[in-house]
Amino acid sequence: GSFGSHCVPVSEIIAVQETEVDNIQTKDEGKWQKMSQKTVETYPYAFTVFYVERARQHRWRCGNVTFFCSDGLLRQQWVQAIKEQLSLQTCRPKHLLVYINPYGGKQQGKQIYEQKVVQLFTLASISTDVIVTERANHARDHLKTEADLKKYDGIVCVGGDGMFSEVIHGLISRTQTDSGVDQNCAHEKLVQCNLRVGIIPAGSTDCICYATIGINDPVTSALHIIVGDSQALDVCSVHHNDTFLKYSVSLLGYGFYGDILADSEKKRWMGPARYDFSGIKTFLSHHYYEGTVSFQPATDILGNPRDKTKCRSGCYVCQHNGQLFSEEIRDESVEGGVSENEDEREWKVVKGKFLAINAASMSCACPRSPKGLSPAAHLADGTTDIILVRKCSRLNFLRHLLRHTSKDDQFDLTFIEVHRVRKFKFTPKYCESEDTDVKDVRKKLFSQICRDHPACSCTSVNSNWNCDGEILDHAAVEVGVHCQLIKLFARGIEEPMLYLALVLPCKL
Ligand SMILES: CCCCCCCCCCCCC/C=C/[C@@H](O)[C@H](COP(=O)(O)O)NC(=O)CCCCC
Ligand SMILES: Nc1ncnc2c1ncn2[C@@H]1O[C@H](COP(=O)(O)OP(=O)(O)O)[C@@H](O)[C@H]1O
Ligand SMILES: [Ca+2]
Repeated sequence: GSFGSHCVPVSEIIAVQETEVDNIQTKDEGKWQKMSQKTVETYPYAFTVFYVERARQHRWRCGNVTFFCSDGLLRQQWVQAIKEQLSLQTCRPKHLLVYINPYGGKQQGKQIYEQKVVQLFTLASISTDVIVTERANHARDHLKTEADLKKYDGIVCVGGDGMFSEVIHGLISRTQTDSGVDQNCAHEKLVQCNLRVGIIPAGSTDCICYATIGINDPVTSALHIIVGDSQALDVCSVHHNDTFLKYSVSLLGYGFYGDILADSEKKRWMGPARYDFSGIKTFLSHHYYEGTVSFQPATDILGNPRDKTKCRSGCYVCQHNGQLFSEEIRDESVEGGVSENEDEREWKVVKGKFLAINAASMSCACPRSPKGLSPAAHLADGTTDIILVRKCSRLNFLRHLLRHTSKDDQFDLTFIEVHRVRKFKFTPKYCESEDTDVKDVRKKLFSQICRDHPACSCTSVNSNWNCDGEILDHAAVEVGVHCQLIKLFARGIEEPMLYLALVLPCKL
């Protein structure tokens, strides 16, 4: 057989198992062969170590290496020693609650989980309670009221951003209810959730998985869960007149992305391709929306949306700003605290006609745009990046969109503004009235605007918000970032390993 050296940190060992030597095949000069009878007789005791192997583009695979011993006791000692080391890895989950969305993406959630994840969890001795959802909001409601969360070391969702959204809504609501915090109060500090959430990607965009791990690959995600990774994540809360609407961790988009979503929901049968179809249609319709965006720029922190450096595993900017944020909260709760009160900070106001208003709380990298909507956004710095796309020609808007897929800076255009903020508000020009149903208001406003512009063919004066792929039914919103409210089984995107080969001059 072939021999080689393997160096694997204990934190990346998945499991160790005793192995039957008779069944082992070794690779020799590229061909798989049974071990020779002589080797089997000399080394009859073997054990296999399964470990994380890094492949291209942030992909992880389960590699294995088998060791042979001549002595049964020696093998037992090795296996025992490795198992002991593994039991010291206390961050690893032992029991998980799994929700599968059989309906998202290409409707392959169940198959993906069964064919790619189950055997890895079994190998790593992780036990699971699995729930295949039967309707939208099944997972959210189960987590909110029923699930016995004390039993679990984490939650796993198999699906897209919408499924992840359901899970965190259930988890955050449950945590606030248990601590007596009212989610309807926009200014209340929310209580952090302890259970980590893992995402097995099986949706249409899978941006939350892609932007926190570096790829949307079920095996890679399963391995990050097994080794017990942890990545804090900011969560935006969205309110409308002191009523809680939703949480968002990736994109809150009004105008372009809101319209794509509303159109694409009618074409779910197309699977993930619905976004391309609705994308082209929305691009061609070229609607703009009028309103006012007000925001509090985050000026006291490290980082800027135009930075060349990005949020990566162990990000210093997130650590620094996260620390700053928790100190400010502490100061404000002390009477006569030193820091200026949040609401006294300066608000900026931008009024205009917008093709899109996007708030990206993370880069929003996904297979369609590997650098994302805001390439320098941070996962856990307590801010969101507001990107304002003012009314411009179709050609200019296309230039902006195309730059999401190239090296060019999508913000370096005259009709684009980008701001890093902690809070923002949007007020549409044509206001929604409170006591009427939203649809009535739309009808009323439609007739009003069409009286003003008889030639216009618009379907509505207001767009809707795309909140991590779910539609919000109000245009006027108030948004605040909750720094590091939840944790994922992820570690942020890893920098490529840098190997320095030092060639020293030597005399033999
Ligand atoms: C002409 C070339 C244009 C290329 C432009 C590409 C720009 C793409 C940026 C995509 C940002 C996506 C932000 C992610 C949002 C998701 O949370 C959401 C829901 O995901 P899921 O539940 O997994 O389906 N996805 C979307 O809203 C789809 C946006 C579609 C963009 C074409
Ligand atoms: N069993 C189910 N039947 C129908 N809808 C479901 C079910 N389980 C979850 N959902 C909903 O499916 C929608 C899409 O799920 P998601 O995971 O985001 O997939 P996609 O990426 O394709 O949009 C979400 O709104 C979610 O709430
Ligand atoms: Ca952020």
